[in-house]
Amino acid sequence: MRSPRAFFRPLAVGAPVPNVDIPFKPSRMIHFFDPSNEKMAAKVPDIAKKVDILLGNLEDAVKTDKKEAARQGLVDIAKANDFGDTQLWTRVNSLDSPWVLDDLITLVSEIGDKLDVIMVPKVEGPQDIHYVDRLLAQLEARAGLERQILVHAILETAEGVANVEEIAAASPRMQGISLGPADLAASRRMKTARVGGGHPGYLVRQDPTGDDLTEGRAIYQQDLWHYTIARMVDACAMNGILPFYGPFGDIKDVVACEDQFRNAFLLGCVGAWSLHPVQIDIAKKVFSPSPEDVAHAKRVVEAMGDGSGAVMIDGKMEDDASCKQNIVMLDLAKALAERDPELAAAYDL
Ligand SMILES: CC(C)(COP(=O)(O)OP(=O)(O)OC[C@H]1O[C@@H](n2cnc3c(N)ncnc32)[C@H](O)[C@@H]1OP(=O)(O)O)[C@@H](O)C(=O)NCCC(=O)NCCSC(=O)C[C@H](O)C(=O)O
Ligand SMILES: [Mg+2]
Repeated sequence: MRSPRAFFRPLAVGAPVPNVDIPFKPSRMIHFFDPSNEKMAAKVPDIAKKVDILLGNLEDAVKTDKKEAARQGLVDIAKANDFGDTQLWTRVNSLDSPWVLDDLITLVSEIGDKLDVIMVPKVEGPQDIHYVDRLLAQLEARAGLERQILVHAILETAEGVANVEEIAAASPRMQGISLGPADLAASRRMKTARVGGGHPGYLVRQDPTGDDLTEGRAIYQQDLWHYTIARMVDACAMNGILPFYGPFGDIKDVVACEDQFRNAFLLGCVGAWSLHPVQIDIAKKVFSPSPEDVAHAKRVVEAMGDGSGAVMIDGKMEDDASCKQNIVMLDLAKALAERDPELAAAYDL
């Protein structure tokens, strides 16, 4: 670990100075596209207007013989477009792959001024972040960048989960962490072959009411990802960085996708990945607080004044702690409303 005094020093001469705080920007969906896929790439300028984050994916889901084309495709798209407020991210190949070095060198040199965040897959511990951190500092210095590119880790190995707190604290460059349920399931040897979401076999069953063990017993499906998401959220919150749910692979099951996203939202995540255009609006809906919750939050915060004491609102006790919960809701609503006039009107902010 670096000493507290050295933590915010640039890691290369001439590299940008790290931010002390990670700026919160609307981040309800990280929209994945394959820059080597011409049909998808053609949709990017329009999709950029609808999403908070656009991510050019270079890793899994890009065919091996398209890796270079995907990298170059992202460079071309970034150079040809101004995405305005929409953040531009990339997911580079894993650190043990033959492509990642060229991914980082090319992207930082060619479009470093346009890239907000680099997502690093299969992060196993702080050593992976330290490697990327130093290399990015050198590349930023060489490219003459004035703003630091941030790093986002995917939590998708058992070792990564065991080290999540150290990963979150590894560098001032850390912007956030996403759950990668597919690789994580494989790494843990879980017996689900789904990309995120629940499994009908992971359940608890109501006690029997008589001698018949098979009749009349309700079953309740459980959440396979609860433990990992909760742990990831704590690691992120204690380090001032942002937690995200990752992919939901059953594209046609828009109902279960919404449920999975909402579980993550309620637990503290700020957004999720959208793999297909149909998931963009789901994420937008789920990760924007409802107008009713915002109206309630305003009432509580106004009634609580300086936050001390206790009041009754609609039969419920509100105090300092519940006031803080409502401030979280209100702050998110304000940040989203600044970017989204429809939400600003719905929230009356
Ligand atoms: C999942 C898909 C392969 C589906 O694509 P397709 O079969 O083409 O679907 P549709 O026919 O319904 O598509 C309709 C049109 O929309 C375009 N499209 C599809 N997806 C996107 C997109 N993400 N961005 C932009 N445009 C998109 C299609 O080209 C169609 O266009 P047209 O024919 O002109 O009407 C596909 O959606 C896809 O590949 N999505 C991304 C997958 C991906 O990125 N996977 C990696 C992330 S998940 C992961 O890595 C696991 C994680 O790491 C973990 O471990 O958990
Ligand atoms: Mg993965």
